[in-house]
Amino acid sequence: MSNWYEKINLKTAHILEQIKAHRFIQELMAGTLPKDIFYFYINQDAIYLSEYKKVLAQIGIKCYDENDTQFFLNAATGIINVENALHQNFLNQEIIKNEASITCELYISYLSRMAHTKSLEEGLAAVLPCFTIYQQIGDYILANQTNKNNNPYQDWINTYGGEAFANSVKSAIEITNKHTIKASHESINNMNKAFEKASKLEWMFWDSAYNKESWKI
Ligand SMILES: Cc1ncc(C[n+]2csc(CCO)c2C)c(N)n1
Repeated sequence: MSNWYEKINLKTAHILEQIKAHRFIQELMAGTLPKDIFYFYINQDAIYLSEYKKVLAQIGIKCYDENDTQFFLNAATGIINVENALHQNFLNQEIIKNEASITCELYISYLSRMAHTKSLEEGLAAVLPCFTIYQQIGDYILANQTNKNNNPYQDWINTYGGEAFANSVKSAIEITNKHTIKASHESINNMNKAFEKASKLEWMFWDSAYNKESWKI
């Protein structure tokens, strides 16, 4: 019998396929993604990460098992190191924007609402695609790229394609699966919806970067 994650991963496979096929990912893999688009993405991602770490900390606080709390608080503080590395990179890059794009705002607001106003199970399901999709995209690129020695985005690719990251994703999946064992049918339904919505928001995040999304007014 398959577990909750296996089922929802299968049910949302079409979203992952569309992310893999997206021009952002295809061009990132080929190394041809325009630099301005990549920097737009990194800039928005820095804004996303600064909020996402607070969301993970909130999920950690809500956990009953102290190992689960430790996992999410570690993941949250781990993001601070990533953020600092991103900012180092930015110091000699063009202008840094402090304003979240529409999609970035939508995604972080959604996750924050899920973590603060919904059950722990729903919160876990909402934050999980951030882990699983990046791992699947990292692995997909590593398995299909032919330019590992001269791709300008290789550092980014290696961050999410490696084994260390895979272990962290495995723990996030196990913790979430564990919380589905005693969950009601309604709660599972809500978890499915949250996972699916966050997966769609992951697609939208790449797409909004590719189009350098701007506020309409
Ligand atoms: C929009 C967006 N979604 C997911 C990630 C990947 N990610 C960010 S924090 C974290 C967990 C701790 O490593 C993971 C997997 C990203 N960078 N940007």
